[in-house]
Amino acid sequence: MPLDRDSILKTLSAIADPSGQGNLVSADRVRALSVTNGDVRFVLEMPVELAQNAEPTRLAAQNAVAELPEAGAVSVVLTAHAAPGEAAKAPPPNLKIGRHPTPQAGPQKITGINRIIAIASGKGGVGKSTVSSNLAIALAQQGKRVGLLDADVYGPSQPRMFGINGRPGSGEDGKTIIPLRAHGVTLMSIGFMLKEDEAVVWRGPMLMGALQQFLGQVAWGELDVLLVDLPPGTGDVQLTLSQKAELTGAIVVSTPQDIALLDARKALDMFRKTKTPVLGMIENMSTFVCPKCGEETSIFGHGGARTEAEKLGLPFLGEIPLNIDIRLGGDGGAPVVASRPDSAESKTFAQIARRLIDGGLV
Ligand SMILES: Nc1ncnc2c1ncn2[C@@H]1O[C@H](COP(=O)(O)OP(=O)(O)OP(=O)(O)O)[C@@H](O)[C@H]1O
Repeated sequence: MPLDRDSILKTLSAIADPSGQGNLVSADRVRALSVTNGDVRFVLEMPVELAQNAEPTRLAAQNAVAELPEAGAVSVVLTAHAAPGEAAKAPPPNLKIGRHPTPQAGPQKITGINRIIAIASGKGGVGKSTVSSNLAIALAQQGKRVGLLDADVYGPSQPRMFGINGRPGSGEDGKTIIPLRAHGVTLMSIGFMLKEDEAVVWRGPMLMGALQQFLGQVAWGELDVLLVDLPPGTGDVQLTLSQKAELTGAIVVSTPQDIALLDARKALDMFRKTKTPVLGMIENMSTFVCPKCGEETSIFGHGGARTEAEKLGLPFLGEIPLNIDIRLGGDGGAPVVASRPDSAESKTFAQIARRLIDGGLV
């Protein structure tokens, strides 16, 4: 039998589910299965109470797939959810997302959340969501209690990046939104409230209302840091966030080429105007190391963000390479930091997380 999705699922259907009922496939535990040139990755998604003791099951699944003919590297990641199953059964929060904002005196601290850091970019597609998800997981791996708010209302990508398609539940009051959890991160995204492929066409006030609800009505719990993945550019959401919440600061992600840096400058200017401290810049898609010959190529140039940061007297937090595992991980539901924590690219994210912790910013 060739190594493909079906043969892998057939193998996994022979492994008992830790609930004691059925197998991994019949219990619907397998997520984000990808097969590339024989390399196999997938996520096993379990409710928290099962995930705690599911390491032997994860190992059994990994070994069984690795034994299939033609199998290359096999990576299986276990994620524990604050019961998406339960959340799906619970009534949805009784609130209209995108209502008009309620008046508020000024930026407020959110109970239980120590710090709020916005992740921004001047331009779309530079990898802001990729950086946000991997950085959130890297901070969690280093012992921090981390939340991630996907405030990219126009193109929420964190549900895909974290491999979650559950729906948040509501608290007993019918107002509180119970966030989801994956890879050690507490997660909320407008994407959880929309149907797939549903576009958001909200005007300014509705966007502001939605953001205010996400900040105020989500039961984030006690967090060392909440990362906010902003939409690209300099619009209403950015402005609202700085008006509604006491931000610790912002991190600007840019690719190295001039045109991206030009836009990054606009984002930096916006933060200056809203008096939000810029904690530093990250250069994404910095260099490409050929996996076959090891040669390093600077596809979009290299070092532009570092130079820009130095020019503006801002900390430069690190550079992330352009790497196929980063793309496959993010687009496949298990960011590289979770699926290949020992890889060189995961270490670059871990270093940035360490730098933020050592600098007392998280
Ligand atoms: N360092 C990287 N190496 C390889 N692929 C990457 C890297 N960073 C991001 N990507 C890929 O580039 C695409 C865009 O990334 P991402 O969605 O994170 O960007 P964004 O800036 O958040 O975009 P948007 O403007 O839609 O919010 C995705 O397919 C992602 O997997």
